[in-house]
Amino acid sequence: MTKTTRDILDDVLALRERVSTWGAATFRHWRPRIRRPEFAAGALNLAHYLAFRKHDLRPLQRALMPLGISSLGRAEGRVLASIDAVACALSKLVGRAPGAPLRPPSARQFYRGERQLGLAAEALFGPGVPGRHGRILVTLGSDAARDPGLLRRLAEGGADAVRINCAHDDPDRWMRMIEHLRTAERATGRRLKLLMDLGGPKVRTADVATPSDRQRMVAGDELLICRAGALRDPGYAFQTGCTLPVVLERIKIGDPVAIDDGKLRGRVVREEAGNLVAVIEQAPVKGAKLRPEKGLNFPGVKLGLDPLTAKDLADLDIVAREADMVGYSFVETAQHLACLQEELARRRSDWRRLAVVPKIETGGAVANLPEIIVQAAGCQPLAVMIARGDLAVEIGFERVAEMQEEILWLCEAAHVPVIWATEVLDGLVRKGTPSRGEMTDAAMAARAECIMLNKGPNQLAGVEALDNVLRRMGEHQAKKTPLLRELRSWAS
Ligand SMILES: Nc1ncnc2c1ncn2[C@@H]1O[C@H](COP(=O)(O)OP(=O)(O)OP(=O)(O)O)[C@@H](O)[C@H]1O
Ligand SMILES: CC(=O)C(=O)O
Repeated sequence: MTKTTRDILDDVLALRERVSTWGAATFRHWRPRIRRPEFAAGALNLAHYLAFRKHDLRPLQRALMPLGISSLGRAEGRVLASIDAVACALSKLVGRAPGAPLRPPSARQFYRGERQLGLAAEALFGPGVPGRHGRILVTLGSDAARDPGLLRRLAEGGADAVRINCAHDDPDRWMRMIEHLRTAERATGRRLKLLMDLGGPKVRTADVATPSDRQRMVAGDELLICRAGALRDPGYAFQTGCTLPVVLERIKIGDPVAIDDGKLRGRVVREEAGNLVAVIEQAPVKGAKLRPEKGLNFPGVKLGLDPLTAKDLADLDIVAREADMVGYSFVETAQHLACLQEELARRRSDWRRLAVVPKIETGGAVANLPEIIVQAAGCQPLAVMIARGDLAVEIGFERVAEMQEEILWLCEAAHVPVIWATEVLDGLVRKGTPSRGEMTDAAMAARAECIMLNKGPNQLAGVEALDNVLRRMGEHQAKKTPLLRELRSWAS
């Protein structure tokens, strides 16, 4: 039966009631953790958004569209204001007074979340460059410690911020990178924000052993995973140490294993003298090299690791002193975030001024994202990183596109900036030529406030291409909203 406009109005009013009541209850629960007044509106809107998305809204959306009224598809940053605007327009259509507490929102109220998100992005990543909305964050490789001019070239090419991944290199090199960063800032007159990423409890390959005549592993190969530095079993051609050997006690026969961002995938088939034997089930057609320092994931397995390793705690002494933003790898819960905050507080009385960047790279972190956001932004400036490298391995490559959308929506609701990370223009940065698909991915990345490039010999080309794509896409898209500038592509 087709609904009348009055029925649709009643549905919208019922939705408003649910969103406002449930949202208020969630917000009350969060309130004690919200110590930054500037996050209060974002937290309340996030609470409303969670209530808003508890139901299938598709029938209501389809009913609204033919009436020429917003179908609520871009309500992320302003949930109640969007519903109120729709309810007021419907009331006018049916000739009914909207009734308290309904008021059509002013343009200022309607766009308040958007303004707050813009201010948060500026505080985190700097003012940006004219004509481009998204910021560019570049991961520094070891060459940035050796080559004093590299940072200047990256800054001149359009980089807004840089990332030091504390999982690699060492404090001496990081300090040289930072020295070069400051020199580049003086030379260009631009302040470049610094993100330092704690390695976190990421399990990695340590030393590896491969046969002298074959480095690549293929499906069917067996891999011995043992304690770091314990490669000596002559019975296995392929062997790797494991940087966090405690996992060897926690993995069970049958558990999945993925190596080097999922290039090799297999399953643990037996245990031998405290070590694990895995069989590779999926590998690239030509195989994949077994290399040290690569990720060793056990997707979906609860490893129960401490959220901050001894190395993280040592690195944090430098990170808390030098960085503008602290990246937190493999964070999974609000409690993990609170642990990091305690450690920061031990090192700096003004730690709340430091920004924190939880890296969302496991299913657990996705599930707990609202609580992680509240714990983090309740105390300090926050950006959320969609760390697609590990996220894809942990939740499955097929779910990444959907999940990055959901993370973007949730963060927009909280007025929190997002960093779109990993494999952005990967072919261009590593090999010098982009694929068509990665250019489209870079264009999609324009919906995040900041886009990260990984290490590679052609980073400058990556920065320049990204700068170009982001400028173009900024004319067509703002977050979820298509922007209809005049089209110039066709002869008419
Ligand atoms: N100093 C290094 N030595 C060896 N491998 C490195 C080093 N630095 C980076 N890598 C590898 O280069 C690739 C890109 O590194 P980058 O820090 O940009 O990305 P990442 O995905 O955050 O790295 P990781 O997952 O290893 O922390 C990764 O595969 C990383 O393991
Ligand atoms: C950036 C990162 O750590 C990842 O994508 O996994």
